[in-house]
Amino acid sequence: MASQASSANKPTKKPCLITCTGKCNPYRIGMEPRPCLTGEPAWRKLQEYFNNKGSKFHIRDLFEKDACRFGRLSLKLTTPNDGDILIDYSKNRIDEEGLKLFFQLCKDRRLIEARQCIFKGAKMNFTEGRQVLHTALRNRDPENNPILVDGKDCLPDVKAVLEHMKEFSDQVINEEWKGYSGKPITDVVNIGIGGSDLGPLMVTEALKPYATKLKCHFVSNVDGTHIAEVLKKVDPESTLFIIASKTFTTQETITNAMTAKDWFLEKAGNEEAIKKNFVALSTNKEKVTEFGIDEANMFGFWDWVGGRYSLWSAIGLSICLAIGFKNFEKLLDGAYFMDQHFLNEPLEKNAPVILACLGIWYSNFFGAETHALLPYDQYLHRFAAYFQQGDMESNGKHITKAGNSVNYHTGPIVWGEPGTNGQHAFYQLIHQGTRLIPADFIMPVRSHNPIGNHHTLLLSNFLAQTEALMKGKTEEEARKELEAAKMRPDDLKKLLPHKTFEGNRPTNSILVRKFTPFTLGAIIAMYEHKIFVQGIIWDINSYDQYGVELGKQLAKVIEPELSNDDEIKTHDSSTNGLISFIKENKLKPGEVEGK
Ligand SMILES: O=P(O)(O)OC[C@H]1O[C@H](O)[C@H](O)[C@@H](O)[C@@H]1O
Repeated sequence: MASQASSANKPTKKPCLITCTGKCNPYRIGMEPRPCLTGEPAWRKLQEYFNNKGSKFHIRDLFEKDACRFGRLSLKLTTPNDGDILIDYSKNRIDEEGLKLFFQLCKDRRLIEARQCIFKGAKMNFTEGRQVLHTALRNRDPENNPILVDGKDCLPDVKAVLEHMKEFSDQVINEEWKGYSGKPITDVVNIGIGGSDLGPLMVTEALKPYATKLKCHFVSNVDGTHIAEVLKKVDPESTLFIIASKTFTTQETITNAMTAKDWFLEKAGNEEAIKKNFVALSTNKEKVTEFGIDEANMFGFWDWVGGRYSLWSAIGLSICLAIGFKNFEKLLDGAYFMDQHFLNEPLEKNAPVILACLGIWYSNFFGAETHALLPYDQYLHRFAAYFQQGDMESNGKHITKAGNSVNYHTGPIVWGEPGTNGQHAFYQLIHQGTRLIPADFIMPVRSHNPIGNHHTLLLSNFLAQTEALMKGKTEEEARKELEAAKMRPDDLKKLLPHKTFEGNRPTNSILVRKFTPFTLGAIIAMYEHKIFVQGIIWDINSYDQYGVELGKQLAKVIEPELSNDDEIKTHDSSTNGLISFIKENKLKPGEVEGK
């Protein structure tokens, strides 16, 4: 096994390949327009390799031919205190020849330079003219690694916000921070959506074993039901509302925040009380103060933090409150550990690079449409939902950096549920359906709840599934089983095709000793970098999200149309018809609804 010991505290210093001032032109440093991806010599070689070899592989045969396959196609990353992280990518339809072609492709796409650039502050988000510096938020070696934003090191500002988060979360947890009536805080309600919700929600769920005594609630949906149900559970005197919004203009969040404020003021009486029970996480000071939140209670961040990469920023305040600041710092340490791994390890031993290449292998050569994330850990039940935004909002693009339409597929559909629930729901299709669904199985060796033999059962299921998906069951094996069960030959003949499994379903197995703040931070960062690598190869901007805009714009037009009595004829006949139906059926003024 390719084992390598990296230390979060002592990153390997490698000479910087490029000098980057933070004003890099993405077209020039590591990002200049490449020939179209499918015209790259390495891509053509990959296509040839696919036609002649790759498409014909059965993973079972690859293992039969090579007893050391696992040893060579797996990585062990040794963390300072939290055990090893194992990434087993041997159960894939590829051999070292194919991987080598991929590493050449990465080099040709100037990934090595691009990875330096992003860490140093190049404006990788070139459509918005922004740097992409979520890695700066977890830089644990700030003295030696200044990162320039507009010519100024941004790390002291990052540190100042972290100190504010520490001070505040300590005070709330230690009951020194009181609500407006003098009662300590018992409940925290995070109001945000997208990146201002999914990350904190996923992490607070994943790290529940580290929970403080504060109860954390999350409100995201503009459906009034979401906030109504949360408000039923909390008391205004002892509830802290966190309004989390990078822009502080997101309709859903501001609507929910206004509802929370009205509900709160009904009990609290005066606006002064807001100072004690509302804080804001945002880049928009003006809007925060306009809303009525004291500037002193605002935790800032910057436009160089993308929403879906923001859990490491002030947006992580709910995480600090939920698990304590020390544990939040460990989450950052874990991410930093993975950052150093990604930045310094050669492509051949680089977990995010390898996972990215494998994803492209299946998306672009085998035509896989989706990628499943299957955590065998109940605490990680929001992991796939989190990376749905992380991956699909980042790489759901079809225009290259030079402004052309791609002639290949980009980001896959990401989905998943925790094991073993998925096994009893959708695994049938993965095993015997017509589609190829590459999957990552994510598993802790140790459980936070070692009750009876639960965890051994969970582990055996994880192992059995990845083995079964890979091996399948040949006709001969199925026949033997049916014969042993004394099935009549006629019945056997009929049943045999149904009992045969082709196998050859690719999986990665990602194991940690235990899900701690550190290992979770490392795994999240690993997927973030995987997304970056794929964006570089596909030649797209992984850091804007213009696609989200159109629906928002149209909703603004439709909202007033729903509130008047006019017949609406301005849309297509379907939208007009739907609006008419809603108007006919909505509650009329003065009408009272029964249950
Ligand atoms: O944090 P906010 O500014 O409220 O934005 C919340 C979300 O809004 C949009 O949906 C964006 O596409 C997301 O990337 C963002 O996370």
